[in-house]
Amino acid sequence: MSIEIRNVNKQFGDFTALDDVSVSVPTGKLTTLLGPSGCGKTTLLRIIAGLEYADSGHILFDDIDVTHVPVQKRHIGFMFQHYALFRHKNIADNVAFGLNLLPKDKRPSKAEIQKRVSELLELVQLPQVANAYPHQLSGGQRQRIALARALAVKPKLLLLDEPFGALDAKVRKELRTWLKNIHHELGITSIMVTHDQEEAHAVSDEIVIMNHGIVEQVGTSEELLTNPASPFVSEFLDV
Ligand SMILES: Nc1ncnc2c1ncn2[C@@H]1O[C@H](COP(=O)(O)OP(=O)(O)OP(=O)(O)O)[C@@H](O)[C@H]1O
Repeated sequence: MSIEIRNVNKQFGDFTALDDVSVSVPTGKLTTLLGPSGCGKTTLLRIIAGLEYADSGHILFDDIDVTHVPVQKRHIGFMFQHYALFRHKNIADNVAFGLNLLPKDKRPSKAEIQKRVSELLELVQLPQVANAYPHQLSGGQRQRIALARALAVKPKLLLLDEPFGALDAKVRKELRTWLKNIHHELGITSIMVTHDQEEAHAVSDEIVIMNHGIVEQVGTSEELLTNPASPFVSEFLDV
């Protein structure tokens, strides 16, 4: 699914969080929003999700205007740093959460849900933990389960907000390679927020550099590093 962000503006009181932001996110790619703290990355991601609404401008999914469509109807998978696993549910029930929430006519049978959970646990390379509880897993394993949960409802768009933010540097590095591989295998259009440049360069097909609510430049890691479009980009990327 392609995503088009057209002339999006967002104010919080007198503060301009997004100033006429336009970005195209190509189908099947992993696009990263990168920029210093407070530049508007999370606000933009939340507007794409439908968790927040723009003051003006449009969001299009596959050329369909979803600007006013609520989050539940956008068919998005979420992997957010602060959207933790449910502590009192076992791993299988955590992964099945979105499926169990579906309206009756769309919900798979119990057996189908069980099968899907097994497939997802295989995909994230944790087939043995179905009956465990979140506290029995490491931080990195929990984030892999969070991705399985996000993928359960077969989303057409995956949104990741600092997905590895709470992990130590070594695990972060392992998981970014893992994420890149899974993304290539599945080819789901994905948008990730990070302030970690190394992470952005390592996993992204495209990077959107933001600063004070505006988009400074969009390009591949190589394009940005070899041809920074503004003094901000060259200073920010240190090139
Ligand atoms: N609900 C809100 N009410 C008031 N101000 C807000 C609100 N949400 C965000 N802001 C402000 O908008 C600006 C952009 O916030 P946003 O979270 O989008 O930045 P960010 O680039 O994701 O930063 P970080 O990397 O620190 O998370 C910040 O200055 C923030 O304080």
